[in-house]
Amino acid sequence: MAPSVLAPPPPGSGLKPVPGVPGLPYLGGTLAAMRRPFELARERYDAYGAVSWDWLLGQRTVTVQGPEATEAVLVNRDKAFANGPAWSYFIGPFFYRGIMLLDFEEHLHHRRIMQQAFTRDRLRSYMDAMAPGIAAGLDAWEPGRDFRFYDHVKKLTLDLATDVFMGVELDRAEADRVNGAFIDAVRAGTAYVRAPVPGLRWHKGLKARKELEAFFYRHLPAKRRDGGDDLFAALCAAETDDGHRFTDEDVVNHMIFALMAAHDTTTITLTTMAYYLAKHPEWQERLRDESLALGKPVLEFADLDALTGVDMAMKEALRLVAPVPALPRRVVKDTEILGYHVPAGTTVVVTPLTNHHMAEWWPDPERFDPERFAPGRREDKVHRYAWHPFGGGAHKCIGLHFAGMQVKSILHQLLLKRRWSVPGRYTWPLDTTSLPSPKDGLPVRLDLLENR
Ligand code: HEM
Repeated sequence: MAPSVLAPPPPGSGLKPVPGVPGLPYLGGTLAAMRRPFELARERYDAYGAVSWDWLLGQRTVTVQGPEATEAVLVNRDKAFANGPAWSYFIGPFFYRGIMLLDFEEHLHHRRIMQQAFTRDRLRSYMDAMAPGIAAGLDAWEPGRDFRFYDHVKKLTLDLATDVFMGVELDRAEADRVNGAFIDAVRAGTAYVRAPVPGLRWHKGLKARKELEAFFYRHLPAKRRDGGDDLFAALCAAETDDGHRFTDEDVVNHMIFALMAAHDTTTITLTTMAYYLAKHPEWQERLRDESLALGKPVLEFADLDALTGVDMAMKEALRLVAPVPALPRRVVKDTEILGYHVPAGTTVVVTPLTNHHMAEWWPDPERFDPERFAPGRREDKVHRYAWHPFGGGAHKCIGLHFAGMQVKSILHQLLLKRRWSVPGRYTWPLDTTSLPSPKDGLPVRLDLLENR
């Protein structure tokens, strides 16, 4: 198909038009982007460079590639790129007024308050609170030959969320109901039929949102009154130095959003680590030795920096499979990216998943090589935005330290309790049509660890 430009730049502006191959209206490159994102990204970059356009999910979409273009969009100096209208298209009805969907002044206002729920002291108490749940969850992992790692870790992180995020005593039936509603709300974002047809995903998502709201509103008065070590209590209590606090409605919206933001992302990170540590048993042993050397069954806040191998392996997993594969933005006023004219109304997408595989910035990018993050090498330092699994700029993940804490706490206990492996020729079938996950649930052989 012939190349075409997105829009002619204003005369005399000196800007270039964004090139691309739009493909079929509405659909464009959507299917290819979902099914073979890495190959497509490479082809586009080779043909058009860092900034190109096509139709994606019914919208004229500019995809930016590489650290320079990524930085321009995420840093957003000109305030030309908005989150709300872009993300709302996918998850708006279910994650209504979550902080990631707010913009500019209003976003900053909420972010300042929310920051109070992620201070060092708060993080320390979340970490202490999650340790017993991790131990109980992992002890229930039965050794066997067809242990679906992804499915089990997803359940574990969801159960932990009930403890550490909500801090509400629930019987099993109620916990399952809340978790089920939450799963429906998340799934709805990837519905093909984007209308409330009873029985289909979108409809279930709307119903789930109502249930989650009712749940949090029911528990809110007690949280405000009694406080606690959980995120729910922290959001209720959060207050800036100049006295700004969240309303009840804000707390409920932010809780529902934070659950979503934390759950799949941490699950994917742990699953990717498990996959590569099974493929590279020498690394699994190295991390196990590190955990054994610590001499503690449970990781404590002060130990976080001690597990340097786990830290490098986590960074490498986040590089190889960025849990949030694409970050959409809506252009709210005419702007430019690296000298290309991008008119208001365009959708722009930053692509952590594929950027992290660009050979221009990452030597031997498909290789699992945690040492690339070792002090002597630090390949991520080649550019501030070469490695950006947590995004950047005003919306940079507020939970990134929380995520590190949770992933390391789980992995430390897991390394001490279990060993896992996959057959030498196994390659996981990674599904990239939504958030990345293994189509087969990552079947591993799970063994109890003999005492050493
Ligand atoms: C490895 C795990 C995680 C990854 C890879 C990740 C990734 C991201 C990314 C890429 C963004 C930016 C989205 C954008 O710019 O459009 C983001 C935002 C956010 N994340 Fe995370 N996240 C993780 C874990 C968590 C956890 C554990 C929490 C909560 C405890 C959390 C809470 C949030 C929130 C509230 C935002 C919105 C921030 C804002 O808009 O100001 N995330 N995350």
